[in-house]
Order: sequence, then structure tokens, then C-alpha cells
Amino acid sequence: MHVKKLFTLVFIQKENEILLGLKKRGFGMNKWNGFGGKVEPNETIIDAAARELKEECCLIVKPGDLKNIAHLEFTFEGQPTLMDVRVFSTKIFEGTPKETEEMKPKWFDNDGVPFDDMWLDDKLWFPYLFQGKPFFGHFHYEGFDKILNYKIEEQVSMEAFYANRKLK
Ligand SMILES: Nc1nc2c([nH]c(=O)n2[C@H]2C[C@H](O)[C@@H](COP(=O)(O)OP(=O)(O)OP(=O)(O)O)O2)c(=O)[nH]1
Repeated sequence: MHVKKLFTLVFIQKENEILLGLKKRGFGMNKWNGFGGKVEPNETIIDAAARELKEECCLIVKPGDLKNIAHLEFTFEGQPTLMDVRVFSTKIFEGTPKETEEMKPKWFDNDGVPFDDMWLDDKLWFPYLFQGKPFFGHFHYEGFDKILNYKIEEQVSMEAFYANRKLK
């Protein structure tokens, strides 16, 4: 049995660009990533996503403008934790990205994403993100630098994915 922990991950996009942040501390330090973190007790997932985005790069989004585009799961060999990551994207935001204690934001062209300085799995699923295809991904790591096995499954919609999951 795994112990599930819930996280958010938000990608801010323009027509051909994506905003990433260089994580300055903690888990995933020195990697470029979207913005997100743990969901607090008594907080909805989507409110947590908007809160973390604001805390990490000072951009404001209306929770209703965040589109759930993926569900990621991460497990680690020999560890009981299952990281359950709800992924959102939007092109609608207010403000200018600002560096914070946690993240240094930067816009990248879609064809210039720095995969060598990101989590290993990201290069496997960013094509779905860029093509706007909803998906589920599970990645089983040994340590943080080796993927032992994984699956990525395109979904008809995330609503259908969660409805189907509840039935199981
Ligand atoms: N792109 C990508 N993101 C990942 C992977 N694994 C993983 O945890 N993440 C994301 C999910 C979360 O947004 C973030 C981890 O959350 P965090 O530890 O920064 O959470 P937090 O801000 O609440 O933590 P804290 O430092 O405040 O305690 O990293 C991965 O393999 N690829």
C-alpha cells in the first residue's frame, strides 16, 4: 500500500512559449519546472494550484481559468509514498513573473525547453502538453535520476479519467 500525497503543477503558456521556474530550494532543486506544491488540508486542489503559482512567481490566475490537463503519479523504489500530481495549464493570467525565494521564472520557446535540467520524465510527456492532449502518466523511479518503468496514457478528457477512476 502506498501513502498518497497530493500536489499541484501549473504551466503558464503563450502561443509558442512556456513559463518555467528554476527551483531554488528543496525537492527538485536546480531543476526547471512548472509551479506548484502540496495541497494544504481544507484547500481545494485548484485553489492550491493558484496559490502556489502566486507564491512562487507572483502571477495571478482565476482558479476557473486553470484547465486540468494531466494526472501524474510518481513512486520511488523502496519508498511508500505515491506522489499524486494534478497538472494544470492556462494562457490567461495577470501580472509579470517575478523571482521569489523559491523559484526563478523564465519564458522558454516551446522548442527550447531545457530538458537536460528538468525531471527525467518531463521530456516523455511534454509533447502531450504542447499538443493539448489530456493524459495520465505513472513513473517509477530508483533514486531521482533513473526511471525503472513508466506508462503514459492519452485520455479522452480528464473528466472521463476521474469518473472512470472513481468506479474502480
Ligand atoms: N515536472 C515535474 N514535476 C514534478 C515531478 N515530480 C514532482 O514532484 N513534481 C512537482 C510536483 C510539485 O509541483 C513539485 C513538488 O512540490 P514541492 O516539494 O515543491 O511542494 P511545496 O512547494 O509545497 O514544498 P515546500 O518546499 O513548501 O515544502 O514538483 C516530475 O517528475 N516532473
